[in-house]
Order: sequence, then structure tokens, then C-alpha cells
Amino acid sequence: MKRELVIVLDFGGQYNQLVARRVRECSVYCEIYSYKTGLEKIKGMNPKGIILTGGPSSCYEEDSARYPRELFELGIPVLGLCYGAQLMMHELGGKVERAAVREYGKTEVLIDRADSKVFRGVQEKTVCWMSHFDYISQTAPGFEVTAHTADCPVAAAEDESRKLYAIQFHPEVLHTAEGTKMINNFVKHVCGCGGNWKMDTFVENSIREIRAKVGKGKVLCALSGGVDSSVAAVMLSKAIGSQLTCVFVDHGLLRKNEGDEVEAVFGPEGPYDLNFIRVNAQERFYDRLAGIEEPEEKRKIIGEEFIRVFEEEAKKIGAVDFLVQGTIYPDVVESGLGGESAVIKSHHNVGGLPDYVDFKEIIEPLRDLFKDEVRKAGLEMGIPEKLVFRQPFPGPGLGIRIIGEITAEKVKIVQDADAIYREEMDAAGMKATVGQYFAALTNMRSVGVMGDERTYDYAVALRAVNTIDFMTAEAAEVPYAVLNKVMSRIINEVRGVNRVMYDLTSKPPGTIEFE
Ligand SMILES: Nc1ncnc2c1ncn2[C@@H]1O[C@H](COP(=O)(O)OP(=O)(O)OP(=O)(O)O)[C@@H](O)[C@H]1O
Ligand SMILES: O=c1[nH]c(=O)c2[nH+]cn([C@@H]3O[C@H](COP(=O)(O)O)[C@@H](O)[C@H]3O)c2[nH]1
Ligand SMILES: NC(=O)CC[C@H](N)C(=O)O
Ligand SMILES: [Mg+2]
Repeated sequence: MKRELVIVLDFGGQYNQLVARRVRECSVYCEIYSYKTGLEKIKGMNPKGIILTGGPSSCYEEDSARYPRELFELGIPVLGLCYGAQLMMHELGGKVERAAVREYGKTEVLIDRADSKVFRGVQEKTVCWMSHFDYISQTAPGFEVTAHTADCPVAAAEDESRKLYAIQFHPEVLHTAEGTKMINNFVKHVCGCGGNWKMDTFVENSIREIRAKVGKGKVLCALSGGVDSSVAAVMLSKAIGSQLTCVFVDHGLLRKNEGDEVEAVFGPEGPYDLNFIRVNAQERFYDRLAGIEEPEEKRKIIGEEFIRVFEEEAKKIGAVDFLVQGTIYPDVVESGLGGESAVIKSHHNVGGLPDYVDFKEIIEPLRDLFKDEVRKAGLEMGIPEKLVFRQPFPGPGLGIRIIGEITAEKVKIVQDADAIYREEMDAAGMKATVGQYFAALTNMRSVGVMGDERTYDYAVALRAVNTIDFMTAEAAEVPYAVLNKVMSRIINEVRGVNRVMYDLTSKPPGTIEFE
């Protein structure tokens, strides 16, 4: 059976990947392409529907992101979202102008046409998420207004006969209460997709594509033992078996006992039949990081050193063509490569290969997925839940949980404090309920009094967050008694700490990690 495909055309919006994942949640396969992709190529892919994303431009301006009007004449259903909706109107003869009132955030929408296919089953008054300055002041000929808000006369419009739909708000974000329903309606009832794509198909297709790409070549997989690279390694192992070697780097910035734990799972004693190499590279990482305080500089050094270690290992294996990494979508977007979005932090595994390496290519089978989707793929391949639901641990490790300069002494402090925190959270049954938690070492020292003596020691920060996709997060409500116990144990058991703090910041404005 031919795979049903919906294409998302990227106009530089913030939520493009969310659009794609909402479509995939309707069990329909979805891919994202730049708005610069030619019409012939799009026709050739034979999509069942096309979704135009939001974007920062204003379509009435000279150099705005455009798409030729023929896109709307293919007979393929098109759904324009925000900028996409404005562009559709503009191209087809409507009018878009700068509004007097900017709508931003939660807004009540009033559905004017309950019989609209995209609003099937949606309440007459529903909450949506708006983010726009421009507005559609006049719909294009043939279109009918199907929804409005207090400030926006055209919150949605459609020309059912041409299967063209424009929505000014963002149904793809979870703040739009019935947004998922609207996307499902478009995909199923307008595009006529049956919805038979599943994660197992993604896994099967990926395995097939990897085999075709690699041929008889050799592959090195950067394996951290974390969720993403474990899922990637198992996928590669299913695809190419013994052509794969997994390299685990112990950079001395791992959590307490982590190196041995990873080796126990993926090494020769574990359940997986992998060529597994553990590289103990602590000294070289510490040497290169000595005296470095700036977070981005630390990240870049760690990323570079990782690649150097992989390359050295590859040389030992001989003629390795491909490097596999467990990169996922949030890594890409935060590194500023997800379209128009800003650099938040440079993830060590993003940005392509530096030009000094010998690998021909990077393979990143999970690059378009969010964490929870990676977990689904992992379960699909039979990876135990214990591994699949592990908390993420960043590649630069404790290096970005120690604010400022990294020293062996500081690493030891944060390892011990973190181990106590994790032990107590486990004992309190918080492991399953909190998305990610860890201890970090602030670079702050303060005065205390212990055993009647003055101390001048470090402050440890405890962090615990709840999140689904790690793009946004809230501080978790850890019971005070648990925090109190952790505080007391850390101060009693970890030398060099005399203060413990709990970080209440959500993301945004904070990030989950400290650097
Ligand atoms: N210590 C390490 N040794 C080898 N490769 C690593 C190491 N740390 C990170 N990597 C590589 O960098 C990628 C990105 O790291 P990241 O922490 O985002 O993913 P992960 O460790 O696989 O999963 P998780 O997010 O659950 O920690 C990994 O998928 C892996 O390919
Ligand atoms: O592999 C990684 N390399 C990195 O450089 C990195 N920085 C953050 N993280 C993890 O990503 C999620 C979001 O973290 P932030 O809110 O700090 O960006 C959290 O789960 C972080 O642990 C990283 N993972
Ligand atoms: N989120 C968007 O797509 C914004 C579209 C357009 N730039 C506006 O401000 O109205
Ligand atoms: Mg990790």
C-alpha cells in the first residue's frame, strides 16, 4: 500500500515541527520542506495535503517568503496557518494589513460555521493561541469566513470547493484547546487520509533506508547510554548488525557510577550483541576545559573533543564512512538550526561535521522526532521500558551543570550531591512522576557555620522539572520533606557544600540545564 503523505511547507515559524508531529499523531506520515521547494518536486511527492506554516514575514512586503499561486491550483487540499493563511489570501486576491491590535496568546475564537469540515466537533466558543500582528482584512474571492475573534474578523476562512483552508491562529500548539481536533479534521476529512501510519512503519522504513545508504560500509555510533542514542544504536544494529561499532566516551563528566552502568547494559556482559568500545577520556577533556568559564565555549570544546575521540576510534577500526548520533529535534532547534529560530545553546551533536574529520556522512535517524516519539520508537523495537524512560542526560554532562570553570574537585561535589538527590527522589517515589531532576553546582560560595566554625563553601542547586517534549517545562512540586532531607544529607555528606537551593524557574524563561 502506498504511504499517505502530508507536506508541511516551512515559512520560518516557531512551531513547524509541532505541525508535523500533530499530523503524525493522526497516524499520517508527514515531512517538512522549505517554502523554497519547487512546485514540480511537491507534485512528484503526490501529497494528500499541504500545510503552510506561520512565519515572521509580512506577505505584503517586497522580500517576504512567497509561494507561487499555482500551489493553490493543484487540487490538493491546502491549510494555511497564520502567515500561511495570510499568504493564501494575499496570493488569491484578498487583503492582508498590519492590524491596529496585536493578538498574542490565549484568545477566544467564535466559530461561525459549525458545518465547516475543519471545525467538525469543535465547540462554538473555543480557546486558541494567537501570535500575529498582520491580519486578513479581506478574504480572497470564493472564500467564506468561518471563525472570528473580538479583534480579528477573519480567524478562519475557507473555500470548500477548492479545498483551501486558512486559519489565523495556531492549532498545532497545545494551548489551542481543540487544535489537534482541527488538524485531525483537515487530514482525515478534507485530505481524506485513512491514517494507517504508525511508529512501527517509521522504524521499518528507517531500517530500510539505513541499509540502503550504508551498503557494506562500516558505521560508528556515538552511544551515551541515554534514550536517544540507545534507540539509534538498536535501530542501526537491526539494520546492519556487525558492521556497527558503538563508542561510549567517558569524559569524566558523567553522573556517579554511570560509566559502569552503561557498560553493563551495552558491553559484552549485557543483553545486546554490539561491538562496544568504552573510551576513558577524562584527562583530555579536563585538560582542554581547564580555565574555561564561558558556557558556549565549554560546549564547543566538549563537542570538538567528542568528535576527535570518535575519529581516533574510527581510525582503529579502519575506513569508517558513517557516524551515527542520536540527535533529536529539540537539539536542532535550540542550536539555532531549526529554520528562523534563535541559538539558545549549541548542542555538541548539532551543526554538521567539522571539516577536519574523515567521516563521509552523519546519520541521524531520529532528527525529526521529539523525545516522546523517540521513546515510542524505542518501545516499538522492544527496548526495555527502564531504558526507554530514562531521564535525559546532556552530552556535555556535568560540564554544563557546573557553572563556570570545571575542575575535578567540582565534578566530584556535583556527582555526590546528585547521587544523593536521585537516591532520595527514588525512595520518595518521584522517579516516575517527574520529567527530569538533577543537582547542579552554582559557582557561588557563601558563608556558613558548621560545628561552630565558619565555612566558606559552594551552593548546590536542585532542579526538577515536568515537561513532555523538553521544549517547555515547569518546576516540579517536590514535597518539602524530600527537599529537606536531600539538603541535610548533601550538607552532611558532601564536603565543600554548605548551602542547597531549589530552582523554581520554568522554561521559558529559564532553560532546564544551567548553561
Ligand atoms: N558520553 C557519550 N559518548 C558517546 N556519545 C555521546 C555521549 N554523550 C552524547 N553522545 C552523543 O551525542 C548525542 C546527543 O546526546 P543526548 O544527550 O542529546 O542524547 P542521548 O544521550 O542519546 O539521550 P538522552 O537525551 O536521553 O540523554 C547522543 O545521541 C550520542 O550520539
Ligand atoms: O545532548 C544534549 N546536548 C546538549 O548540549 C544539551 N543541552 C541540554 N540538553 C538536554 O536537553 C533538554 C533541554 O535542555 P535545556 O532546556 O537546558 O536546553 C534537557 O533534557 C537537557 O538535559 C542537552 N542534551
Ligand atoms: N505567527 C505568524 O505566522 C505571524 C505572521 C505575520 N508575521 C504576523 O505577524 O501576522
Ligand atoms: Mg544524553
